[in-house]
Amino acid sequence: MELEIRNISKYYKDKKAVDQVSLTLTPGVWGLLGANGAGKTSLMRMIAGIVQPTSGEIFYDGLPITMLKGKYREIFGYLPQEFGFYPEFTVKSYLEYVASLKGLSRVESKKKIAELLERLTLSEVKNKKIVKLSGGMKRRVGIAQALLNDPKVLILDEPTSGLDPGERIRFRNLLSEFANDRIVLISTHIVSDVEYMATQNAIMKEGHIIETGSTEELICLVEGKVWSGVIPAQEIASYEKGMRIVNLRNEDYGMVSVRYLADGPQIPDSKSVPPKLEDLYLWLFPQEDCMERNGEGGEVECGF
Ligand SMILES: Nc1ncnc2c1ncn2[C@@H]1O[C@H](COP(=O)(O)OP(=O)(O)OP(=O)(O)O)[C@@H](O)[C@H]1O
Repeated sequence: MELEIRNISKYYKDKKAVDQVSLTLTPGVWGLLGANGAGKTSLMRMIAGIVQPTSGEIFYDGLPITMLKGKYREIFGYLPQEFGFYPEFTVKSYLEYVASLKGLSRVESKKKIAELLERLTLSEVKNKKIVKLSGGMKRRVGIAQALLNDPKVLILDEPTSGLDPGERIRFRNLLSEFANDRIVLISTHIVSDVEYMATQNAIMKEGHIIETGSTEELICLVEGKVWSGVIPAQEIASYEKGMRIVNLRNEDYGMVSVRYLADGPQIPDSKSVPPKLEDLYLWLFPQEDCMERNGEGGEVECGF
């Protein structure tokens, strides 16, 4: 199974949102990273067949998706950034409605909805109106509707936004299991999600794919450029010029532990540390403010 994006571009009047992108997606989880306005949503909407490319074509197993029409919808699941629903829908009635749109029989629909309510821990709120749910729960309903037809290709635009840490972990596990023999493309503004989930990544900048590869391959690009050192808190400003700070953590006695990016050590006695995907992201997008302060292992929300 293969989804080939061949040289596609999308212009909105004279704005180039996606510029001659080529990418071949194979089974597994693909992370799509990029700054605000990089063109991720436009690319995903073209792959989902919702908007037409200005030029270029997308092929599913060698056939243009425009030729597959309804058949493509059967193999496809899509969670948009904002998913729409009628305010009167309860969780269950909404899933039943989407299941009927996707052509599931009554028996299939009942079985699948029960399974997804359970897996996405929505059983308790199945009779509640979606409009009354928290942001995280609404997101889970969105994920459930995208999975209803057991799609071969699943496109999720920022699926983890609004999920709390526990929900995020459950979602990652669900997806890793699901992606076994399917293509899953995820855009997220939480770099650590992609780092854990994605088998491959594509990094997008100003309408172009600038890097692709596994997380291990990509982080090699910043090998030897990530450092850790400890300085007095009041000296941070004097070091900021020669390096890009990834993370600051307060230590005892007014000291601060600094994780930073630089071609060589800037702080005396710095240690070279293994790179992570968020380091590469900061390296490629130095204007993004991804800095995580106070504490290790927290989420780094990059606003992209
Ligand atoms: N319908 C539209 N009309 C005009 N310009 C658009 C339209 N949709 C997107 N754009 C522009 O195209 C560019 C790419 O937008 P897109 O939403 O695809 O990026 P993105 O990477 O998904 O960003 P974000 O993470 O902020 O959603 C942006 O400059 C955006 O302003």
